[in-house]
Amino acid sequence: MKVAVLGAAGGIGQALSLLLKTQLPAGSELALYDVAPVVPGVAVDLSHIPTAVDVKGFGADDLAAALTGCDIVLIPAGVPRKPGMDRSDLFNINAGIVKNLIEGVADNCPEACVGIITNPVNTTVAIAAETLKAKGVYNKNKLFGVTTLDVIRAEAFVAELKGLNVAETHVPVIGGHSGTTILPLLSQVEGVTFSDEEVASLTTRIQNAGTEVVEAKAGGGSATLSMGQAAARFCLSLVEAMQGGDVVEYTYVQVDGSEDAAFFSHPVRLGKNGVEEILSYGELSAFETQAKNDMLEGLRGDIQLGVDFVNK
Ligand SMILES: NC(=O)c1ccc[n+]([C@@H]2O[C@H](COP(=O)([O-])OP(=O)(O)OC[C@H]3O[C@@H](n4cnc5c(N)ncnc54)[C@H](O)[C@@H]3O)[C@@H](O)[C@H]2O)c1
Ligand SMILES: O=C(O)C[C@H](O)C(=O)O
Repeated sequence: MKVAVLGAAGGIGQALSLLLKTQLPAGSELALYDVAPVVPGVAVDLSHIPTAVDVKGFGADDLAAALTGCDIVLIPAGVPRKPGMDRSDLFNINAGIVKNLIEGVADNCPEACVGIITNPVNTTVAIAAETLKAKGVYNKNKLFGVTTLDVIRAEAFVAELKGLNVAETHVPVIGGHSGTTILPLLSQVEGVTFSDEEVASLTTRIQNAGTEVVEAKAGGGSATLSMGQAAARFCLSLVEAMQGGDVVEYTYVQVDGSEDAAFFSHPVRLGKNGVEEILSYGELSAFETQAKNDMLEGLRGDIQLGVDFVNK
């Protein structure tokens, strides 16, 4: 198994690479790519951890070498938010970064599963899809927007509020990855009930959790450590599925024939070739139905922005 992290010298990239160095199966290769000159040092640093995962660093001119032979590519390259910004404010810089890196994927490892972390995810996943289509190598089953952070946050906040064992707390989160497009399905959390006030305040907290971190970091960036954990969970689930395991994760994928949007986070059964089956997100409460209907137009607009960026 070869996994590449593009943007590996950044806040997410370093946390994620550490977790993968210690948790990927023995015999795996980890390729760390970044335009920042520190990236070979990050790889040397990690290589001193005694696990059977081979780590190599790749600088700005070595994207092809980093990607050749990859099974999974994770992309946290790009700029993060500062207080007062929306994720959509990152579009101008990050859209081009994602497009360039995905062209590298198309040229060097078109069969790889790709997890997009770079914001605005609602849009950058569409950019990746259109870029792969333009290169003639798009496989909708192998492109994922990583929305696992919304899931782990929802699990943490619900368990904290209700005094639950967080290891056994599961909270579905569907939709996209910004503001009201993030839709936790609290009505489906097993073994617990919420008052209307709790549903409203928890939903808002989960939707604004990224901003909570951005403000707490006071100009020093956005979530990196929790995102590293979330991306590692997603990657390790994908690895398990590619090795024959039965794994379901919530992730932002292309959903054909959906009345929601062209890309939408669903529960997805992962398999050897990426998406094995997109599962239904089930029955929604009246509150969730209203919240979904209210956010669809915005999400569709975010997706169209990505489509237009590549096909302009
Ligand atoms: N999907 C999510 O849930 C989620 C969560 C947190 C952050 N993010 C997003 O992830 C991105 C990265 O966040 P961060 O905190 O790690 O930022 P960061 O600034 O700490 O790191 C970004 C890294 O990307 C590198 N980079 C820039 N352009 C590149 C290119 N063309 N090729 C390779 N590397 C390049 C930079 O050199 C830097 O090392 C941001 O867009 C942020 O909004 C997404
Ligand atoms: O909020 C951000 O800008 C980063 C990320 O999308 C998050 O949810 O933490």
